[in-house]
Amino acid sequence: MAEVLVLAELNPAAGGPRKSTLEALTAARALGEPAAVVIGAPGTAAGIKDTLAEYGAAKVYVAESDDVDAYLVAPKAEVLAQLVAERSPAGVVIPSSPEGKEIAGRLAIKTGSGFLTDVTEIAADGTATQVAFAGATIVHSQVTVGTPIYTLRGNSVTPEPAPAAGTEETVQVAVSEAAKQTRVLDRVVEQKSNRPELTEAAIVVSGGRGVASAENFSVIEGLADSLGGAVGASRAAVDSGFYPHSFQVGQTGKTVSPQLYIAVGISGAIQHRAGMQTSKTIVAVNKDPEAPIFELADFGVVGDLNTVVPAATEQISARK
Ligand SMILES: Cc1cc2nc3c(=O)[nH]c(=O)nc-3n(C[C@H](O)[C@H](O)[C@H](O)COP(=O)(O)OP(=O)(O)OC[C@H]3O[C@@H](n4cnc5c(N)ncnc54)[C@H](O)[C@@H]3O)c2cc1C
Repeated sequence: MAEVLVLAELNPAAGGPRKSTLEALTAARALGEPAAVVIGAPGTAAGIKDTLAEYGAAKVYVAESDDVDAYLVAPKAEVLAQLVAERSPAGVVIPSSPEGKEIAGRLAIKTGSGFLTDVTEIAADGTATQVAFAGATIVHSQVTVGTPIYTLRGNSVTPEPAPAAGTEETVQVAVSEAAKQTRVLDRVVEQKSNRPELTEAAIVVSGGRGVASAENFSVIEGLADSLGGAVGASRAAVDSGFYPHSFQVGQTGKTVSPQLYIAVGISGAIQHRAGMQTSKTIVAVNKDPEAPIFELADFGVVGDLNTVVPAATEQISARK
């Protein structure tokens, strides 16, 4: 069976592969036999190899060197290009993070290949599914030149274990001078709450302009915490200073696709929908029965969020 390279993304805080990597290994299985590629400082692969094998990596290519760790993005694209030339894989699957998309773009140039971003599914014949135009159109595309390169949108595939050999193979890393133009000077681990990461969370509770103030976002946080979910916000809410911009969901914010998305005091503008409409179940709380979000919602509550949300939080907490 043809090999499919899957770039592993690491979670330094948790010391393992990101969920996005397990999703990419799962999606890659449709195309061929996944081979994970770990690129990082010496010692990176040791702690994650077993998990990669558990999720289907027949092989684990280990490209460890201080050089790949010391320079931004370009060395990773070089290592992948080297592997593509040596192994002629059926495809390359990379998580759709900002870094992943940049690596994919560089890899496409280096290998003269076509690439498809933010795909939600890959079929056995290489056809990829993408959601375009703020979610209004589903596109099916195939790469016709070179080795197909895909970046996989987070949460579009459920990671499924499929134990494989995970045979380790060392890759000799020779980073060119051209790839050493942006040196990493420092890494600062972002202080995070105990809540799950927004794009990876199974439950997201988002607040909009209807929340009315930064202080009142505690109502949203309370519901999210009672459900073990992440907090999101509409652009109107972040532009009003109610919540930080990094939590914005939508066309110009983050794309989420959780099992459950609760939109509170959010009208449901097309640009907001673009970032959440592939959520499996959508619940809306809005005092306006005509709010467009209700067209999308599986379950809607018409009412004042200041009454509905604390009551829901109380009931959920009582039942835990
Ligand atoms: C190029 C471009 C990109 C954009 N990108 C994004 C994006 O990434 N994400 C995004 O979200 N938006 C984006 N927008 C903005 C988008 O068009 C909307 O303006 C925005 O989503 C509205 O946010 P909102 O629903 O919170 O506010 P509003 O549209 O003002 O809706 C507030 C809702 O709260 C309800 N409400 C008020 N008080 C209460 C209460 N007490 N209880 C219950 N309900 C209440 C109201 O009935 C109303 O439906 C973008 C716009 C443009 C032009």
